[in-house]
Amino acid sequence: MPRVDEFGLIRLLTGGRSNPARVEQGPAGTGDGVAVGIGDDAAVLDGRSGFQWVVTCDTMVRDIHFKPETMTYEAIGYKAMASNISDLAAMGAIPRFAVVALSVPADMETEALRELYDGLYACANRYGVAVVGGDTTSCPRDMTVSVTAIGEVETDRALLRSGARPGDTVFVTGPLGLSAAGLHLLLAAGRSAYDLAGLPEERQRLVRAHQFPQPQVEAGRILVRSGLGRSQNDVSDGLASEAWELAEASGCVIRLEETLLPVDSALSGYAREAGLNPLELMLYGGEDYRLTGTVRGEDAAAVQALFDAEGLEFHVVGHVLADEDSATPGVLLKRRDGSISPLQKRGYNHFKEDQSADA
Ligand SMILES: Nc1ncnc2c1ncn2[C@@H]1O[C@H](COP(=O)(O)OP(=O)(O)O)[C@@H](O)[C@H]1O
Ligand SMILES: Cc1ncc(C[n+]2csc(CCOP(=O)(O)OP(=O)(O)O)c2C)c(N)n1
Ligand SMILES: [Mg+2]
Ligand SMILES: [Mg+2]
Ligand SMILES: [Mg+2]
Repeated sequence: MPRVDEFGLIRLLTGGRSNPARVEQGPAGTGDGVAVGIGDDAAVLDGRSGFQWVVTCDTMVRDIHFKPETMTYEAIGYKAMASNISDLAAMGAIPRFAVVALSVPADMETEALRELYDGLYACANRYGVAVVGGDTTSCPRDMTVSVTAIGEVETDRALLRSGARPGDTVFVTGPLGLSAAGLHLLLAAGRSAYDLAGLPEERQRLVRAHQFPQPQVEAGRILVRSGLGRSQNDVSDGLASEAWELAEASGCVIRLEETLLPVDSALSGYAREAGLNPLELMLYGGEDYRLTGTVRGEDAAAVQALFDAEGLEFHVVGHVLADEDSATPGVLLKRRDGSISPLQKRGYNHFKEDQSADA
């Protein structure tokens, strides 16, 4: 039971926080853009001329997005913020502000909520996001946390799902499948999310990928600033699902190549031991919060150099087929043996029965 009332709880969770450090300062005098923050009926935010707002919302629900054995409270808070920042990164936006809606059962400990907020603010501060408000309610059973994030992007420069064209190169900004493997490890081993010290480093990396994903804001900004990004999506439901969204929004056919997918040694090691198919985890696992998208084929080397210069990952994983091969939008996979087959439109889907990555 929270031992303070609603208003006490809000003060407890948000008071005394140092937040945020801006990532990219605007023109002289824009400050952090918060004219009115927490404490009034709504926040008042300054807009910058030459920019458009980018707004997104994602929710986390017990047993769907986390279980006590898979996530600490700190991790739940961190990931709730990170999944939203990832959607801003997918648009090529600069994250700026967030509001947080929390519904808490009466028997939930205040200390757990404080840990959740520690994680939430840790992620917000890391990406320069000011938490400017929210809402707090009681609820009959399981806690939910919902974040609405606001970013900004130079006018008409947002990276859309619909911008892929024939001849484009398809990229991902890092290895995939680690989060799904981390989830499998936590569920299968019955390993408590609170007791990881004994795990080998590679296993800890899988668990960290699941609990503390790192949204790829800098990657999105490189693609906007250079003007070389053509289309983009973030990988929340799995690469196959996100590639399908790009293909359908753009009206094109994407061909991914198995041998080009970046494979992390922690993933292949765990998959081997646990009897899982690493390709299934990479394509259908989800919650990677890496970016996938396209650039013009002739720009791929230049983009690679820009990413290399920043020490960021950029992996070519396929291309968009020529117009004459694109009657119906879709995604193909060229397998290791050279065969090419349609890739199932499968991934995490809230209202479908079978969600297992290794099905
Ligand atoms: N309840 C809702 N009301 C209005 N729009 C929604 C709702 N749920 C999702 N959307 C919109 O549908 C689109 C797809 O949502 P989603 O698949 O959750 O995207 P993502 O995977 O990037 O989070 C987004 O534009 C999102 O804003
Ligand atoms: C206990 C547990 N079971 C399964 C999963 C896997 N999982 C839950 S939601 C999800 C997809 C991403 O969440 P969603 O709400 O669809 O985010 P969005 O696509 O809107 O960003 C995945 C892979 C998990 N994280 N925890
Ligand atoms: Mg969503
Ligand atoms: Mg998204
Ligand atoms: Mg989803």
